[in-house]
Amino acid sequence: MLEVNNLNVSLDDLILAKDMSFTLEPGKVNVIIGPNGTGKSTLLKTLFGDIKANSGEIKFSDEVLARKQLAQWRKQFGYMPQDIRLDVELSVLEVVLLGQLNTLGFRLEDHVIKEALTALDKIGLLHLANREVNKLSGGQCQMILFAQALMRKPKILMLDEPVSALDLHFQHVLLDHLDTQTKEQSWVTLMVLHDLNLAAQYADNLLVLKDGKLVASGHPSNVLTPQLVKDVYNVDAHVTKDMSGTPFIRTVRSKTELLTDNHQQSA
Ligand SMILES: Nc1ncnc2c1ncn2[C@@H]1O[C@H](COP(=O)(O)OP(=O)(O)OP(=O)(O)O)[C@@H](O)[C@H]1O
Repeated sequence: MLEVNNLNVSLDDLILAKDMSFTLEPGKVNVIIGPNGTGKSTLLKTLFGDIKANSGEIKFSDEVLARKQLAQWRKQFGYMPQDIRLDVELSVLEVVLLGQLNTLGFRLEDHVIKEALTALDKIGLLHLANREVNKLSGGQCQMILFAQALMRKPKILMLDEPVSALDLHFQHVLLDHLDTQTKEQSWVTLMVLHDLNLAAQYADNLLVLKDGKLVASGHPSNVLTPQLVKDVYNVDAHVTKDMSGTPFIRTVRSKTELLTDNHQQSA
């Protein structure tokens, strides 16, 4: 279990985490949502030990994040950052293999290469194995970084907007795979998403951030209400539920709808 107690983080004059407390259980997909600039990436970086908290405690399996054992702490993580540029002269296979950098020896064992190829196969990108990564599209780079994060076999997997460059098909390939692996391997998974409907479909637990504060958390069917969408994003929305109880959020373009209505009336 990853536990955060009374976390406070500020950078320059900005308060990016204010007395934040939550726990993340293994085998659950946790999704952070919230407006731009509200501190989502900062929270991930703080959990990873990249940004130092002003106060508070971060614990995993009773071990507390301490600056002096940072390298050990980070070994437990797979971290897929927001920046997906891969400007290196390496093949796709080599980049995926880098996910196991901690364990790779001078000679590559056959089973490690096979594992990397299987990881690519599972996400439908085996045909790219020998391509140079600096010649790939943005979406292809994002999928390759995902395969790399999986190769680490993390205890805690953090993904910062992992589907931002993906088409509809690959959004679901990535998120379905992530969901299955999280449950099978009992990972603590924490990812940032902007798409509320994807968050509703895939989150076991939602964390809603606004202005550095955790303003709501829990199962999407309890958390995602029109009032929350209005309070957090200042956008009007209708929320319905499908047969399985998963919320569906339809935002309202009030000005556009008004203009269309007026146009129809005067036509
Ligand atoms: N190292 C830093 N020093 C100072 N300010 C920073 C630093 N890193 C981020 N910030 C600022 O902190 C705020 C929150 O940034 P962060 O990247 O955490 O937001 P976010 O919620 O992930 O946003 P987005 O949805 O746009 O990706 C922003 O105003 C950003 O400019």
